[in-house]
Amino acid sequence: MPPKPAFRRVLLKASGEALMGEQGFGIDVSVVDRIAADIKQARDMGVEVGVVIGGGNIFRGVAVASKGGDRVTGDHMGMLATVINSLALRTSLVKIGVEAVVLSAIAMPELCESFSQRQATAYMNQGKVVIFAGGTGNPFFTTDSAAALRAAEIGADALFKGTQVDGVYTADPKKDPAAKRYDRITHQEVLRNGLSIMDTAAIALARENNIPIIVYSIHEEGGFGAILRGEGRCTVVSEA
Ligand SMILES: Nc1ncnc2c1ncn2[C@@H]1O[C@H](COP(=O)(O)OP(=O)(O)O)[C@@H](O)[C@H]1O
Ligand SMILES: O=c1ccn([C@@H]2O[C@H](COP(=O)(O)OP(=O)(O)O)[C@@H](O)[C@H]2O)c(=O)[nH]1
Repeated sequence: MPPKPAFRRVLLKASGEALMGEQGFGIDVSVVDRIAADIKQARDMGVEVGVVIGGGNIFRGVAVASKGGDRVTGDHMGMLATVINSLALRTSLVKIGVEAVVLSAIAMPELCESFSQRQATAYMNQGKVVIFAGGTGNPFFTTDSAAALRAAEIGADALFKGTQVDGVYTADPKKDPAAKRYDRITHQEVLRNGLSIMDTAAIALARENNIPIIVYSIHEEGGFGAILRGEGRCTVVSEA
């Protein structure tokens, strides 16, 4: 018998930027297929999975604001980008036989269902992968905050941040090659030391709700499943 995973229900925050692969923009379907395969592995282990995807491969609101444009409209465009990515992930999951639904924070009934906590929980109890699209539905937020929010709403045991780097470092490892990776760190230390692996609102929300954050590289094939088995490379952010 394979070892029983330590988690019953998790929320995966998948980097939007990662979805573009080597292309520099948009969606590389082979990357989405690989992330879907990683999620299938988790489902095959009996772990219930909710997913929030970013939109940075397509659009970020700050890009508009930095050029003097309207931030709120820019953020609306960013949230729409997350819907595009969510639909792509659903397609990849369904293709490999994983039941998946998209619930959007912004109503667009022709494309997908609208989010409600009740419906999300019902689908998760049925074993479906629930993809939360549209971020929080509000401008001035990020999909990291959406991930912390949805993790709290669905009662997730952990928030997995699948990102460009394999953990939390003493400084941004892309800028400081001497930065050292933590195996474990507390939410409070991440906030106090200004370690910008996630926005502070997301970390604070996870901390208040006692949700551990597990930071790992989304580029590592099978990395999600490996961590669920207690084997993979990551940083665990938790109070205990
Ligand atoms: N202390 C740190 N430890 C790890 N990564 C950090 C740190 N500070 C900044 N970063 C940067 O944060 C990035 C991940 O955050 P973000 O840009 O929000 O990615 P995502 O596309 O997953 O949303 C990493 O690629 C890394 O370069
Ligand atoms: O609750 C939210 C979530 C996202 N966004 C917008 O959507 C963009 C894409 O999300 P994010 O930058 O978090 O994606 P990622 O970094 O994961 O690719 C953001 O820049 C914001 O403009 C927003 O306005 N509210």
